[in-house]
Amino acid sequence: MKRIGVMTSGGDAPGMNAAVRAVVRRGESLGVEVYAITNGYKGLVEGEIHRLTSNDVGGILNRGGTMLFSARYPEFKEKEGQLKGVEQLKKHGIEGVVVIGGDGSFRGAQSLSNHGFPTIGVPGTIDNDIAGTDYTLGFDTTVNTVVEALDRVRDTAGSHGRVLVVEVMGRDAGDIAIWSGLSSGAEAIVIPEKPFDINQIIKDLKDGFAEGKNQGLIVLAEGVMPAAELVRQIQEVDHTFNIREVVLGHIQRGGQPTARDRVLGSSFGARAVELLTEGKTGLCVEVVDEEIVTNKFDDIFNNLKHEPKLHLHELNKFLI
Ligand SMILES: Nc1ncnc2c1ncn2[C@@H]1O[C@H](COP(=O)(O)OP(=O)(O)OP(=O)(O)O)[C@@H](O)[C@H]1O
Ligand SMILES: O=P(O)(O)OC[C@H]1O[C@](O)(CO)[C@@H](O)[C@@H]1O
Ligand SMILES: [Mg+2]
Repeated sequence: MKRIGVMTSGGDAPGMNAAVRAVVRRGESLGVEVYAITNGYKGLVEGEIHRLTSNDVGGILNRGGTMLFSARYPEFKEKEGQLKGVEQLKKHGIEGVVVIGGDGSFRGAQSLSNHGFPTIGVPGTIDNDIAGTDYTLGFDTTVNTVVEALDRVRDTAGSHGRVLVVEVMGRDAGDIAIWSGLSSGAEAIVIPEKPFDINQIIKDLKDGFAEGKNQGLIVLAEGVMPAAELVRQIQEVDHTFNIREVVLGHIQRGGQPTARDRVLGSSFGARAVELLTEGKTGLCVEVVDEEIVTNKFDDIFNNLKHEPKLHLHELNKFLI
């Protein structure tokens, strides 16, 4: 394999640039030319493809976002869009592609693979919602950003005797909420994977105030309901709380990647190129117990299940 493409797709995630840099530099060391496909599958279909050299990826390791830009492009779910993508790749003499993105992006990569075009996936999403891997690229940075925000929120909540409901991202997964909630001593962590009892949350908050706490922090995963709705539900049962909601939003997705995400991005990117040069396709690089492993897209979609760390959610209840 002499020429490969690399793209980022779906929501950007801190560490994607580290992965792109590793694809380019490990590729060069293996004698492979690397081409950027910008703006995800939209750019692929529209032929936004250009050569990337070692120099082009200098100074990006420590930068958030993605230098290749990203897009959501539902048209790629249709066969017509996919075949246009394959056509563009052939036109540019590209023989394999590394797709850095989330589960949706992997569906796109799998479709290219099904059309006979070699693809390898790198799990790049803040949501940590991909089956088979302990962590996705960007999750660690996002959790650290959220924890910093929660520490700030606690300061102001404590100054006013308030309860604050903080909505965090994660789509249908509660991982960001679990990790950031445990790290900041949240009085409650509400996630999609576990039913919650509003009366228990209210009791815990009241007990906390009765024991001398001057604030209550509820970390709510966006996949459950909007923060304003949980505030409404709490007030419906007990209107005595001084309560506010905070939606952290896209601040969670930006910023410099942590060392962990830089290392993960570098390891994932390098391994992805190696796999293409070994003639592999339809696989995703993943990390299990600190080792880089691979899983088939098919298994990620059909056989493996993403397991949120529910024991950490349980643990938090003993610590509040
Ligand atoms: N079933 C599918 N078949 C082909 N392509 C798909 C499919 N689903 C998604 N894609 C492509 O992948 C892109 C990204 O998917 P999606 O918006 O779900 O984000 P993601 O990769 O899961 O990342 P994140 O969840 O972190 O935002 C879509 O805009 C579309 O171009
Ligand atoms: O940036 P957008 O397109 O609004 O998407 C937001 C979604 O993307 C993510 O940030 C990453 O998948 C989710 O946590 C969130 O639900
Ligand atoms: Mg996704």
